[in-house]
Amino acid sequence: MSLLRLDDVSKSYGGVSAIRNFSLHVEEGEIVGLMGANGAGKTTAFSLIAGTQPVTNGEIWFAGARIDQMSAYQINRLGIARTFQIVRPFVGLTVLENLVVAAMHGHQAEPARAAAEARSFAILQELGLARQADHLAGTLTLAGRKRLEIARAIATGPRLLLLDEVLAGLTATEVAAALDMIRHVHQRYHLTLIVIEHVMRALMKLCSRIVVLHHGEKLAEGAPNDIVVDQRVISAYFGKRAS
Ligand SMILES: Nc1ncnc2c1ncn2[C@@H]1O[C@H](COP(=O)(O)OP(=O)(O)OP(=O)(O)O)[C@@H](O)[C@H]1O
Repeated sequence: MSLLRLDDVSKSYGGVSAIRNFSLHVEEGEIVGLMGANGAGKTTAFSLIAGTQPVTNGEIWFAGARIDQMSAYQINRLGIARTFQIVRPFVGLTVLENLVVAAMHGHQAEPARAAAEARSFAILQELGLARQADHLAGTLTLAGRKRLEIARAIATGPRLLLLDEVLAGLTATEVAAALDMIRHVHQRYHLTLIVIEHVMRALMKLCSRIVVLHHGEKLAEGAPNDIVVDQRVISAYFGKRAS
């Protein structure tokens, strides 16, 4: 049984059709890349899975439960966490406090503050943020804030983690370090990942499978080496983007 399944999912915002008849299966432990040009519907797909937007049509199943009628809070408790393209930590809290808030919620909610703090600090160590634990989140660099965003999502104890452009705006060195960190947490926390990314080379290195959205529909799906030579993908995606 797939960990996540989208069956014929569609989403309209008023008159705007953002996703049309999108079906997707994700197996436990996979790293799946989701790519497509601006406005293709990638972030909307995450919002539907995480429950921050309701589906217009179709069904979403996670770990055997139908989740498309659930609230974002219920879905997070079941074990799905996401990051946001625009990172939004609590800037007035320390890095550690940001994680403690997350660790007290979610799939593996830890109500006792001391235990939440211990788990949070361990996650900061795994992600290379322990030295900044007492710094205010607002003082971190962009790369640090992106790392904190991932750490906060992990602190909720997810089985499925949705990463929305966590490499955007990073330097080549920072991208390489972030890729190592993502591979590490994938193993360390036994995660299943869906990764939205414009940096094709990064997706190639990270994912076993890539799904391409185009104008809200699935255009192609397959192994990274097949996707980069797929003529439909080349003309629909690379043809329109210089990067
Ligand atoms: N809250 C919203 N209200 C109305 N329209 C929306 C909303 N969110 C997204 N859209 C529209 O839905 C379509 C898909 O947008 P979405 O943000 O999902 O694409 P994307 O592939 O994530 O793009 P990007 O790479 O630019 O983030 C676009 O036409 C967008 O303008």
